[in-house]
Amino acid sequence: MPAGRFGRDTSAVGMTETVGASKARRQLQRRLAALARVCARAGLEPLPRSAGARALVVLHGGLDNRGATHMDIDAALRAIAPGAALWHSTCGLWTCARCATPAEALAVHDVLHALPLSALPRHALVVALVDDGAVGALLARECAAHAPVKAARVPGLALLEEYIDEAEQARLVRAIDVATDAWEARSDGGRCVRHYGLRFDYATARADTSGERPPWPAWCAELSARLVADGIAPCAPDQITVNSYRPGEGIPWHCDTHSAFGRVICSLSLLADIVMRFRGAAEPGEPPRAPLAVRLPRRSLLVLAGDARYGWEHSISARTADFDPDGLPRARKRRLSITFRRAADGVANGRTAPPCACRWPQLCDSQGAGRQPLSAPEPVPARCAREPSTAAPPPLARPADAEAGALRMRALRRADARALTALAVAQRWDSPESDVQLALELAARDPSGGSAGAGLFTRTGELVCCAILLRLDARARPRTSWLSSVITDERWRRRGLARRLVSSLLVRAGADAVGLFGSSCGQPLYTSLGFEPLLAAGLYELRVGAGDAPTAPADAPDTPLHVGLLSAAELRALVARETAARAAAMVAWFDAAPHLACAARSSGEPTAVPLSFALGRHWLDGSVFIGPLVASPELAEPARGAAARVVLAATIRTAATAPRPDGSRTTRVLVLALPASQAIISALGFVPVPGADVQFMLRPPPAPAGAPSCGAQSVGGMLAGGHLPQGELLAAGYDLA
Ligand SMILES: O=C(O)CCC(=O)C(=O)O
Ligand SMILES: [Fe+2]
Repeated sequence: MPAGRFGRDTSAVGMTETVGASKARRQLQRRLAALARVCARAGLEPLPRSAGARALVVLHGGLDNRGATHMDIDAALRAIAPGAALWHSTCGLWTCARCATPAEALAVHDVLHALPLSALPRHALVVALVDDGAVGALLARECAAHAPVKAARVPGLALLEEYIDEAEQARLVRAIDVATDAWEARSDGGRCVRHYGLRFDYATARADTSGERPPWPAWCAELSARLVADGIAPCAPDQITVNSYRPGEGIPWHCDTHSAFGRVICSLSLLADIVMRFRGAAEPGEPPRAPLAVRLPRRSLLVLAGDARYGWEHSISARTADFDPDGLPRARKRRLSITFRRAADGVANGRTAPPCACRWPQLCDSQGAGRQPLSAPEPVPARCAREPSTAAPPPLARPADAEAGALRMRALRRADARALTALAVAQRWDSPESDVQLALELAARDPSGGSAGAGLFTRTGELVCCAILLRLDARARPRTSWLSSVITDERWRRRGLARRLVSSLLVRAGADAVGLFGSSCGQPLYTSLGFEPLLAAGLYELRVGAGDAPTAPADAPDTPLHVGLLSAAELRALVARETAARAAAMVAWFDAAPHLACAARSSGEPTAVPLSFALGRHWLDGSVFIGPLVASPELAEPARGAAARVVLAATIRTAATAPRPDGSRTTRVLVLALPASQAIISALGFVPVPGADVQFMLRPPPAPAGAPSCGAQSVGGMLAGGHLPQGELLAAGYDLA
């Protein structure tokens, strides 16, 4: 099959504009050749655009090995072709899609071809249109070859199918569904949880043995007794967690805390099958082991003991379908699971267990392993950081200088999320709680290793000063980092602590340009460290309730704009067209937190490039923060302002009417407005938040010897000001945009 056919097609869809550099072009050529080989082996001939094909092959190259998942591919495909039948090859390298119409297949091809997924930045997808009949024959062959289900082997794992019958399941589901005790929504995977017996404390991933016990209904007592009578559990469980998952929800990788729970953990699956993934502990410095998938049928009991309990992690990916070993998708349905644990020996009345000496220190909390992701970003009670306090502030005891000398600096870890949040809240920090959690999470996830958080701790372990550096994109030139979450405890100010932390992070940033939003009190410090003020921005707020969200603005543009929500795949496609630094930052930012995204287009076609778009993020204090807000440079005034207003109003409406991830209502919308957008924002009823003015500041990268310095203005233009390839940025994201 001639490679030229791919070549002709790619130029026709304008891929060169996306990929750009010649190195990337060569890489893409190699990927095209690989796709040609895959097609040749599978007996598929790539067809020209005019052939009217409904089927496609997408080469993505070993998803799970490279950090992306089938869900990323599914999301990208389904955003464009919602009804497409998808089939993932068993080798995991490519996916077939059969679309409803040839037009849909062409749209998938044109949007996804040469598009780098955020999780596969160096491996742009390559797509070929192929014959529908040939795909059918291929699938029949592959399914026949992989018919026997391959059981994954995890030592210590047992799966007892049909542990309960249909009638018992129905009774349990009814007892759980009629109970009036509140469900707790989890931010780490989206499911809801309820606890019985001992309370499960997500901050420590342990049982709370000191506090009040939630109830212990009859079904808990009956099932616990049965596990002992059947010889499955050595002692009766005393901590039961019910997890309720809707399609699309999961549980992150974790190993149930070693020191807190006993040596057997069981989980009963109700209502629907699920695929649970297991991976053995990796040696320090090694990448995570490849996961094994185990289907847990409804009414089955999963029993984890030995290696499976202590030396393997498990997770359920947050997606809407699972794939059989033969690659066929099975849509998920609501599933309940009941996890049975027993507090470890010696754990009682607030006492913790003696240290454990297992063979898996990487997964063992008592041997220093970090907190498991189950307890990652923890919601804090809703509060507004700016709400004036009626109580008189307690007098501040200023610690002695000697104590300042004894402060210990160390890298921040996920396990510090609580302490970080507590510091931000106590200092009524400008940026509400979720920002510091998000920054910490993004730093922890950065595969380049260029991001880091640093903290100063007292001898008793109290965090008194913190700062987080995030590398926006290792490939951007100049390479750029963002400094966020610089907070100092009031009692410890004016001792140079922030300077110590920021200076050490700047050393780490090396030759990166570094941007930040500096509050008025922080500006002198940043100026002395080489940052230059570039642009003034103000925080604006609008109080909203479900009934009073703004309707379409009065001066709607002449041509009606179609406003709609952006899917995750569309969002990625959009940000992939942005400058590299911003694209990477925005994808990471919006992937890591619940968000809403609206776009306005001139036609109702979801694939039409938006004329304006706005992204909003839920903050934990009940606010939605909107930013960035971008309008196309192709529009002249007043159409440009109108497009921005339309999309902003739609985003506010969505924020005001749609329930938040925890089911509550948004009470306030915030925008960090750059000068260009202040008129638009005021016209929608926003008012400035007093005292919340910040400067966008930038420290240009140090110039190499003999070379002229790269001006702060030009780097700043790329990062936050002025014109971006996708449009003019009118309101910035607080942290990263
Ligand atoms: O949903 C499940 O089956 C597993 C839940 C789980 O791993 C846990 O609660 O620790
Ligand atoms: Fe678990």
